[in-house]
Formats: sequence, C-alpha cells, structure tokens
Amino acid sequence: MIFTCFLPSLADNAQVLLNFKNLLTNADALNNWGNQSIGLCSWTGILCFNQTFHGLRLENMGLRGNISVDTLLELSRLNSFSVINNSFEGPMPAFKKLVSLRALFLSNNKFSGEILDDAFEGMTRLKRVFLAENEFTGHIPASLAKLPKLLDVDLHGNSFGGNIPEFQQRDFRVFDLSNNKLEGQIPESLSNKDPKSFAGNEGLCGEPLSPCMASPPSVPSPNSSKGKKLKNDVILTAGVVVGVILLASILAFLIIRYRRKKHVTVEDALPHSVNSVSTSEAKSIVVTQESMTSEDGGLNFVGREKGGFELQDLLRASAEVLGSGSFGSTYKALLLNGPVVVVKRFKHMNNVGKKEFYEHMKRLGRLSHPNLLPLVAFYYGKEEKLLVHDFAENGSLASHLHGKGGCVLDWASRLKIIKGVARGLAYLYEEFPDEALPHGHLKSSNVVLDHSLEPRLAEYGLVRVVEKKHAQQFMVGYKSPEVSQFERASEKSDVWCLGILILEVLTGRFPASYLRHGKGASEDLAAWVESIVREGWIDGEIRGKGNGEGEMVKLLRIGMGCCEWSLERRWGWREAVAKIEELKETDAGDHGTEGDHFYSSSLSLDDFVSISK
Ligand SMILES: Nc1ncnc2c1ncn2[C@@H]1O[C@H](COP(=O)(O)OP(=O)(O)OP(=O)(O)O)[C@@H](O)[C@H]1O
Repeated sequence: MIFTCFLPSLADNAQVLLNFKNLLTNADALNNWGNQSIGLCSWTGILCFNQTFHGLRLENMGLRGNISVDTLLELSRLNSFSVINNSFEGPMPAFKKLVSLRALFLSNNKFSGEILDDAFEGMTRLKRVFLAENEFTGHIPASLAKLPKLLDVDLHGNSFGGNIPEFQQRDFRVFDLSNNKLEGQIPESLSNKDPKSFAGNEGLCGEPLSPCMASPPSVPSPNSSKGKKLKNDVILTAGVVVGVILLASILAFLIIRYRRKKHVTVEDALPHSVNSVSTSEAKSIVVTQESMTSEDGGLNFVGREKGGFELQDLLRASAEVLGSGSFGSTYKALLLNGPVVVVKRFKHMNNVGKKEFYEHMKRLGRLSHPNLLPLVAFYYGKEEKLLVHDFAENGSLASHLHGKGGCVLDWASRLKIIKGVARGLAYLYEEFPDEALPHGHLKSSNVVLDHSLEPRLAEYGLVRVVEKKHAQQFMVGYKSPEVSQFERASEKSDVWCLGILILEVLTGRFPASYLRHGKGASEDLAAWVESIVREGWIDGEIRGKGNGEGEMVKLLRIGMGCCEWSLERRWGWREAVAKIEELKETDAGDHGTEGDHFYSSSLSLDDFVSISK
C-alpha cells in the first residue's frame, strides 16, 4: 500500500532534520529518520498536524551532543521543541534565534551555567518554558520575565539565585520556581501564587511565604537587660514562626494527601473556559475555574488503565486546537512524559443527570474494537463535559479526502478504510441493540486514521446524552430523510450515513448537506448523489490506476443501496456490512467492462439506481 504523504515542505524539512540528527550522539532512538517509505510524520519524535511538520518531541531517548539551533532555524516550521529527560549538557543553546517557537521543553537534562539576560529576547510567541531539573545557575534571565505571552514557566530544581524578577505576565497556568537558591522579597505581583511554587528557596520571603523580617538596627550585648529582653523576644518570635510554619506544613501535607487520594479535587478538576484560538495555534488547555461547583468530579478513567495521568497533567500539557465542531473544540494534548491524547469539550449534553451520564460513559468505555477509537476518560462538569480519547496519528479521513496536505489515498487504502468503518459500525450495532442510532454521527471527520491508515470511528454512541434539539440540528444521523421529514430515527439512519460516507470516499467530494442543517438537507444530499452519477463519480486519484474498477462499481452500488430514500428499500446494516466484506482490492476479471461502462457513461439517477440493483 502506498501512502503518498511526502509533501514538498516535508521533504525539505527531512534533510534539515537529518543534519540535525547527525550532530546528536546516542541517537539510536531516531533510527527510522530518513525512512521515506513511512514519511517524515511517522519518524520518531516528529510532531505533525494534518501532515504538516510543527515540532520535535525527543523525550526520554538518552540523547546527547550538540543541539544545533542554526540547523533548526532552517526548518520551515518549528512551534514546539522538547528534549525532556535526555543527557544534554553545557550551556543552554541560543534558542532566541527561533523566534517562532511557542514551547521550549528542556527539563531533566544536565544543562548548566548562567543563562544570559537576553536569552529569550524577541521570542514574542513563546508561551511555555520548561527548564526544570537541570544545573542552571545565575539570575533568572530578565528577558524570560518579559515574555509577553508566557503562560507556563517551570524552573524548579536548578540553582538559580538572586532576586525573582518582576514578571510581565500575571496569569500563569504553570509557575514553579521551587528548589533553587533564590532570595529576597517575592514580587508583589506573585503574592497570589501557590507557596509551593517558591518552596525550597531558603532566602525567599514575603507573600505567599512568611513576611520578610527587617534587620535590627543594632545588636545590644546579650548580657544587658535590653539584650536579654531582645533575646527572649527573638526566641518567642522564632517559636511562634516555627509553630506557624509547622502547622501550615501539616495542613499543606494533609491537603496534598487528600487531593492525591481523589486524583484531583473539585478545584483542580475543571477544564472549562478553553479560550478560542486559531486552529494552527498551539496552546495549553486553559482552565478558568469560574464554573466550578461542588457537584463536579475529577477525571474518570474508563475501560483499560491509561498511562497514569491526571487532570492536572492534562491541563499542563501543551495542546493544539484540532478543530471546532458542532459540540465544542477539540484539542490534541501532549502530556509531559506521557501519551498523546485528544480532549473534546462537549456542550449541549445537559439533558442527562450525572448518574446516567457516568453509567453511559462507563458503558462506552467497556467497548473494545480495532475500528473504534477507545474512550480513555471523561470529565463531568455542570455546563460542559470532556471526553478524552487516544490521538490518531493520521488525522481524519475528511482531512485526507478534502484537506490540504493529506495523503493521497489509493483505492486499496480507501477500501481498507470502508471495511474498517463497516466493521466498527457492525460492532456498535451488536453492542447497542437497544439504541436507535448506535453511532449517530458517522461522517468523514469522525473517522480517524492510525499510523497504518486503519480507521477508527469517533463520536459514537452519544445520541442518548446529547440534547435532542442539538442532536437534530447537528448530528448527521439526523439528516437522513426519515428524520428530517418525519423526525423518526431508525437504525437505518446510520446506514444512510454509511452510504454517504462510501460515496464521499469514492468520489472524493464533500457531501453538500453537511454544510446545511435541518430540513432540506436530505434533498441537498439527493441532488449531490445525482450530480455524482451525472458528472462522473470516481475520484481522479483512484480512476484508471490499475485493476479494481469493477470492485469500485460494486462499492458504489453498496453506497446507493445504503442511500435509498425509502426505508423499506434501504439496506439493513447486516446486508451492507456483508457486501462490503466481499469486496476485493483487484477485480476477479469479470467486472472490468462493467466498471468502464459506469464511469464513462452519463446516467440519470433513475437509470443508475435501476442498473445498480
Ligand atoms: N482522536 C483523534 N485523533 C486525531 N484527530 C482527531 C481526533 N478526534 C478528532 N479529531 C479531529 O479533530 C478535528 C475537530 O474535531 P471535532 O469533532 O471538534 O469537529 P468535527 O468532527 O469536524 O465536527 P463534529 O463536532 O460535528 O463532530 C476533526 O478534524 C477531527 O477529525
């Protein structure tokens, strides 16, 4: 199977990356770099979005050697750079040349020495700076404090000294200066931070730590009466201070223990108002806690255990907006030292109570099929719900069929995808015999593809928890003729969507009705189907590329059978799935002429439908 994913800019970047790798030592983990057959986006540690390179995530690889910033400068796009947990040493490389960088992760290495005051100057897009657990010394660079977009700063576990500079930003998501050698008064602008952010710096004082003590003007002799009184006062004050600190530590310890036990507390737990940003912008999932209530719980893992992360980790993770659908935004989150997951925010799910919602999610979590995107975890908030899924490396089927920069899918890949979709759907039908619409929202952007282009169905089984009005307006299962005309969903409504998907895959054309909601959408679809037959239904990318055209005709017939207007005549899911399973990559030899006839002739829809039966 051929994946034609090698785009010009990727090819340029490929050589630059190989040059970059050549200066690293102990780079065995990057052995597949240079392998053109898998494509750059599948090389270890390469971050791509929609098949466009956007970053390096070279974590936990034992890497050493020279990080050549000048080489990185040649990459067409570098938003995020991470070498967390490797063995790099020496001074911090001159990253400031990478002015488009948004996230820099250098934690857990052996970088050392002072960082120049202007080391971050001009990095106006930089939002995330993780330098923790290295051997940096000297002052916190002034240019870091002046970064206009800084959201996360983690410098813990170094030997930074001197005073904390005044940070231009005030609202941090991650702020950790603990375990350094910082001293002096904490700037007032940071007084609202968690005391833990400053712990382990003996010389620091002021809010949120204990007040700074003014030094006494003169020290009387300890034996004078004044001196004795002062001594007693000092002992008394010290006793009180030690007592207060001890009490505060015990309290803090108890709180942390309590939080750990619950995984996350109510306060920690609420990822709600995720700021809207442009699709390409990498950002973290911003939490504002305004909609927190005591009814909200934490992150609930379902099904199998997933790599031990908690909501806090999710909130700290760098996140990228994948898109904004009819329910809310979807983010790809890169967990530090952990998996890559997709977080989808759902509004419009308030028609079910918490108990019912939990039960339904647990039911979804128990599903397991190679063509189903597993639900990893969910979060129940009063206003919003979050669903966490695995990330599918090759994005959505829609992005390949219609997006810029997707793979050119050959016939074999398309057939594999349709077969996978059919199998996933059949599984859902078997698992949810009581649901009218076991999937409910089957469309090409809800079919995601893994590294080998194996399809996985997403956004399935949600009809029960989505508000009816919203479902009717936006979920594609509701756009079948019977629902849009008679408001009567049937299990064949999912079959209708399968048919549309088949036609979309065969033609490479976007179904018009997705752009339109409500009544009339099905008429649009009928016109779309008719135009397909009239104007040539086969995607130029798969037409005439060898054998298999007879099989394409068969698939077209299946698509038409699934898109029968009348419910009686429309195929049932079993029939559709069985017929799809029979399809082969290449023609057995008896269909070639039939295929030629189909896509070379101009047929009316009626002609076509009668022929295809
Ligand atoms: N697990 C995933 N892995 C990779 N990409 C994903 C994943 N889940 C969703 N996406 C992609 O993220 C993008 C945004 O998804 P989202 O569900 O928000 O919008 P949509 O599918 O276009 O619309 P709708 O909300 O109606 O389903 C889509 O292109 C989708 O294919």
